Amino acid sequence: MSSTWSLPADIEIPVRHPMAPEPGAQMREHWEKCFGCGSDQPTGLGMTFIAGEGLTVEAQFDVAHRYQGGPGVIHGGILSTGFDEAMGTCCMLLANSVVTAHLEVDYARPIVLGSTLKFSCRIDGAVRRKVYSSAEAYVDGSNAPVATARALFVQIDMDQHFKDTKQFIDHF
Ligand SMILES: CCCCCCCC(=O)SCCNC(=O)CCNC(=O)[C@H](O)C(C)(C)COP(=O)(O)OP(=O)(O)OC[C@H]1O[C@@H](n2cnc3c(N)ncnc32)[C@H](O)[C@@H]1OP(=O)(O)O
Repeated sequence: MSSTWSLPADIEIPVRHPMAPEPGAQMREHWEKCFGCGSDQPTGLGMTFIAGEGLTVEAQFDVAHRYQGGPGVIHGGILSTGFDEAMGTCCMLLANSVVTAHLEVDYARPIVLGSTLKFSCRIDGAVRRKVYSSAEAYVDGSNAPVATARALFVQIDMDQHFKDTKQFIDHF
């Protein structure tokens, strides 16, 4: 796997929010209609998340047959979505609202339908509103990652960011 991704020189390690879930605790969905995590999104991934130590999160979902890309294997965009959701949820350890500004994925191995895909995510640091994250994905029985990812999330003001799409919001 290869990447030209590099972290900025002025990066700082942010502080985990004191109200963040304890290590080992389940983290909540960020929105019930979300394709990645929402419990009110029947076609979604239904991802689940466990807070780790420090600025880390473990996440997973089952690779259902409807996520097929090539014969018998996951669609690459679905894997990318899994990374996006898992790393975005990791940023919730800072108790700020974020959106994805940049996401890159290296796909190392095909992922067979029926697998449970697991993600190990971390916050690498922050600069102003920018939060940098990286992650690896694994399937059961494999110690080597099947894919890796790096992403930049940017903290937003929710009211401002969603001001033109408020009609879709029941509640947050
Ligand atoms: C909540 C947890 C779970 C979430 C999981 C799912 C997350 C998602 O999928 S979100 C949906 C997909 N993402 C989006 O729709 C975002 C669309 N983009 C935007 O709205 C805007 O471009 C946004 C908010 C990212 C940045 O805009 P804005 O608020 O005006 O800030 P802006 O000043 O442009 O950028 C802030 C900083 O980020 C940097 N930045 C912004 N975009 C990028 C980029 N693509 N690459 C590198 N740097 C970037 C800027 O250079 C700036 O850096 P600095 O502080 O050094 O000047």
